[in-house]
Amino acid sequence: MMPLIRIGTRASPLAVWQAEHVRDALHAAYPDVQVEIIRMSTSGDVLLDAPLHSLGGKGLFVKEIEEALLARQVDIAVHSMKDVPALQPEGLEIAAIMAREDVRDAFVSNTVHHPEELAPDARVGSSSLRRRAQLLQKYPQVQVDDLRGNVATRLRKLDEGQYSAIILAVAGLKRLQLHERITYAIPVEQSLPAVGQGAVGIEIRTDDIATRELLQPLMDQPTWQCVLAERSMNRILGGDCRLPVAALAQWQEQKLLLRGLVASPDGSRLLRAEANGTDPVALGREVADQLLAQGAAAIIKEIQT
Ligand SMILES: NCc1[nH]cc(CCC(=O)O)c1CC(=O)O
Repeated sequence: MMPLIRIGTRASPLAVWQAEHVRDALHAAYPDVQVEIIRMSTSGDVLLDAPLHSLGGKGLFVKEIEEALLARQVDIAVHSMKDVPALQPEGLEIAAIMAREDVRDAFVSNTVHHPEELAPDARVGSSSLRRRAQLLQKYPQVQVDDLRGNVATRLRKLDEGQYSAIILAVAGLKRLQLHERITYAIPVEQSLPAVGQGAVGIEIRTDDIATRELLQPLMDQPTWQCVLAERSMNRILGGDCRLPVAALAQWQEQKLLLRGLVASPDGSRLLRAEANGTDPVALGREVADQLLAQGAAAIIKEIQT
């Protein structure tokens, strides 16, 4: 007899797509498994007006789902790894990460083809300090304004003419079949993605050995090692998604290349480091140490205070 697996997820269309992706993969691995998707709203979904980085506490988009997991109301929680804080609460862990989607950020506009065509005072919508800093570093003349809401809401605000362009993740647009909205996929050299961007992770209770075992067919080892390297770097920097910290690990032949970045929100200071190796945790530490040696701690402290 296969157990019933209850999946906890945010209720946004992107989150539900991800939960259904996990459900479909479970069905493919275990034709008899029963899966139920339980949608929940999180404080990140409710507090839509405040800029994300100003809201206290990490893990705004995962907290309520983690509480449901700890309370045994659900068996697994499905998250965008980008939204998952560097450390899990006591008793929970990420048990599997699925194969990664396109990691890049997308420039989306109805009026220009490329960021370099933006008029001097053009408004670009993004609430991510990481995206803002990297855009401003190259195009200091533009104005980056806050933009919250789920993917459809952000696109609507663009279409209403509130912004000349907005920046979203390519992964989210592809998953929602909105890839035709991507004006320009920004190369990672120009917009280094968020830690974990494009990867879907599955969280369980640490003591739930049966579910951890059950999830193994969904695990993509190469992605797991990449995200582990990125998260190890981020953990040392004390980073969470509110900080202008970026990281991307990619396999090159038999080695991982990890690139990291810490920026001031206005893009005036932008620190970069990279290293390659085979041990994800050691690599994360190496790149974090390089960034700290360049003064990353001072930039991070300025933002946190
Ligand atoms: N913070 C919201 C969020 N979390 C994950 C994604 C995109 C999908 C992904 O990175 O896996 C998005 C939307 C966006 O940044 O455009």
